[in-house]
Amino acid sequence: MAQYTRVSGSVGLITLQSPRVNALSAAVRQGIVDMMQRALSEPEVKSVVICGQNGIFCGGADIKEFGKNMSGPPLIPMIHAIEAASKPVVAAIEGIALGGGLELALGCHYRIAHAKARVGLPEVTLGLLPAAGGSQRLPRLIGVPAALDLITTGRHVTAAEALKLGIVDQVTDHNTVNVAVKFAKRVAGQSLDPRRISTYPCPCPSDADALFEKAMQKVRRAARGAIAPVACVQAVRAAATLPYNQGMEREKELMATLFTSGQARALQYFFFAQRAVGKWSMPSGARWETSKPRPVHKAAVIGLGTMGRGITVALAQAGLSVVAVETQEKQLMEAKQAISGMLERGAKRSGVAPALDKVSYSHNIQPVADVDLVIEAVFEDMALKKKVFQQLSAVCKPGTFLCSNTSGLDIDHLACQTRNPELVVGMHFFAPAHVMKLLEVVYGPKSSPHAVATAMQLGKKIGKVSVAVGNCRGFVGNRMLKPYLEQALFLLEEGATPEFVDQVLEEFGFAMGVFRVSDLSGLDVGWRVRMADGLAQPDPTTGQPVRVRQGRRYSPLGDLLCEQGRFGQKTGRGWYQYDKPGSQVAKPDPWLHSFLDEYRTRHGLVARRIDHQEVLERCLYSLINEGFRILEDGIAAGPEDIDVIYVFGYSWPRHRGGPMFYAATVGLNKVLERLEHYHQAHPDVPSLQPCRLLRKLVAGGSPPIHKWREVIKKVHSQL
Ligand SMILES: CCCCCCCCCCCCC[C@H](O)CC(=O)SCCNC(=O)CCNC(=O)[C@H](O)C(C)(C)COP(=O)(O)OP(=O)(O)OC[C@H]1O[C@@H](n2cnc3c(N)ncnc32)[C@H](O)[C@@H]1OP(=O)(O)O
Repeated sequence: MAQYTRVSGSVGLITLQSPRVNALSAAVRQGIVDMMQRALSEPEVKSVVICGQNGIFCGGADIKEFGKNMSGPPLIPMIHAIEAASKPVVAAIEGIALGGGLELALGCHYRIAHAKARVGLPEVTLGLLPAAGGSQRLPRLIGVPAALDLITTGRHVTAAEALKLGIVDQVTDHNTVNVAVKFAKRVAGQSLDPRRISTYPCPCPSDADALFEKAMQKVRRAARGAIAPVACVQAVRAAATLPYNQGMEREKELMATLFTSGQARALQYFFFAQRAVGKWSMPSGARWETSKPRPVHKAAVIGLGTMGRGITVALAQAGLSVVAVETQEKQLMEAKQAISGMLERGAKRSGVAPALDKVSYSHNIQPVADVDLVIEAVFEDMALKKKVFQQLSAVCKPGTFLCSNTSGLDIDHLACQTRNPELVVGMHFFAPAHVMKLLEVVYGPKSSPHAVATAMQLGKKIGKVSVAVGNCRGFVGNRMLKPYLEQALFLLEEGATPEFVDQVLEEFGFAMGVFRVSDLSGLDVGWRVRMADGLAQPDPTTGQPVRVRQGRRYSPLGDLLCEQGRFGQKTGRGWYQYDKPGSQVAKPDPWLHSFLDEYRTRHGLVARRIDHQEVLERCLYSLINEGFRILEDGIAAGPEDIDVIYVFGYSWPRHRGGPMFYAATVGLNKVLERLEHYHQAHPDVPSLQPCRLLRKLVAGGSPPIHKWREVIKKVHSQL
């Protein structure tokens, strides 16, 4: 909807009204068309201002309308009519002008922005391009290089940067609508020809071909198979090389391809999935709307290894006071230096003062007595963590939340060490903790909804995408990773090489294949866990590593590499070889290939040709199957939680929506059929056995992903 009022005698004020971000729904577009007609037909009205209600100009096209039958006036002619209007139209930009919202503003003759406003063309993040003239007007207004940057990255710019780039004409600290109304009165009657951006020639540098070539290479490298960034470069190229009308034709053509693509569907699903995870629920029925978070002003971090340092930085950068505790004096000094360096570099990048004074350091636990929340980040060892929790419970003031940064240990065991187990939750950060967006907030059977709400709110405050998950070995992310890693090792046993498996996964869109990631994070990490679990020891009777553990197929390949001191990048050898320890350039290693040959011979395995399809299906479908088990067990509330965890924490390609969305895209019946096929071939691998929920969904006709929660609810109620 849009509201019309006449203000200051001669200005027609059109206010977009569509909570929460004034998206350009059919009703809003109809409102704009009608109100523009009214303003143009009223002789008293000499100029027009367009603004949005509640301090938000416009969040762009209404994404919820995509994929449905679109009704109402189309956007492009609406914006053309505004640009062609005989009276000046001023956009009063408060809050945001994004996507179609900025395109609407670019159709106006003038743009006034509030100092706190942000503008941008983020369509690329939804698998689209700015297709209401944005790809043609923006380069004409600010030049090709700047437009390429904004359109291919989708980044939002501040009002100050927008002014510098020439996107807006004026920035104000005052009431933007009042300033725009005064401005509109002043320009009434002036010629509008120089203000119609579509008539501008596109300022194009002399080396345009080289510029576009470079831009194309850059987006292809970064896009990992995403098609929208490539189309964005093509659209801007059209602006630079074609007259406006032909450029618009090209924009439309490119958009038609993107609009119906699977990638656009995946990215738009993911947009809403990110918002859905904030609306968390627990099996007990506790929910985000009814669970009040408690304020956290002061926090403590216990243990200043890599994770503890990153967490301290993340907290301090968000403005919290942090007590950073490390009992080893030398480690404390090193951590202090490292944390200060990280804070200084971060501050330099964002142009603010470093939050050095937010952190106080201590080599004993006493100063945590008055904090509101503690994050324990000591070594991943249950006995050590238990001890820390006992100490914390004795020292902290009543009501302090006690959180563990564990990547998979049982939260309940830690909660049992404390006087108030309801105040204990897991906060699983991902390394580097001050950079990675994901946070798994893990609730145990005793965690209170307040504790979950507080950890979720803290996550948001420090800029994380937080997902509430239940307590189980590995939580959601690492639990699903286990069958994926296992399949990758089995594939090596059966004839594949690490570089082939990685190539297939990287072509799928992962930033790095499983073996490269393993080399990067260190093979010894998993080895230590397997040793603690009694898996990595050789068979005591023969001294040979066995390929069966606890009655299931097991691959000792990773253990054997660790026994050779091949821990990955840090030792210069792992699944690949490196020029020197710490180097990041992975090269295939002939030693490893001979090692695999010998291993196969020793175990009577005959190498066979393994194709792309088998690598993808076995690695991904076993991971997806575990995802369905997680849903069945109630560890994640819905498929969105899993997908958000995988995209933000495990570099699952966003344009494929996440593993559960991918399963829906492939077709649940196909996933089921292939799992059955592989399980028949490998009956000693339980993770390939299709789980009950997957079978149930297929039996129910494979409902669309947004209906899965209903099926899950039914499964839970039958238990
Ligand atoms: C053969 C076929 C040929 C087809 C050719 C078809 C041509 C069609 C012509 C199309 C013309 C293209 C027009 C244009 O170029 C395309 C676009 O504009 S795409 C949209 C671009 N905009 C965005 O990407 C902005 C998305 N939103 C955000 O980034 C953020 O929401 C925000 C605006 C920065 C605000 O952030 P927050 O304050 O944190 O709030 P939330 O994110 O939680 O959002 C609040 C609430 O609003 C919902 N919402 C936000 N944006 C939109 C939107 N654009 N449409 C619909 N809904 C939106 C969000 O989901 C939240 O909802 P809630 O969870 O509370 O229900």
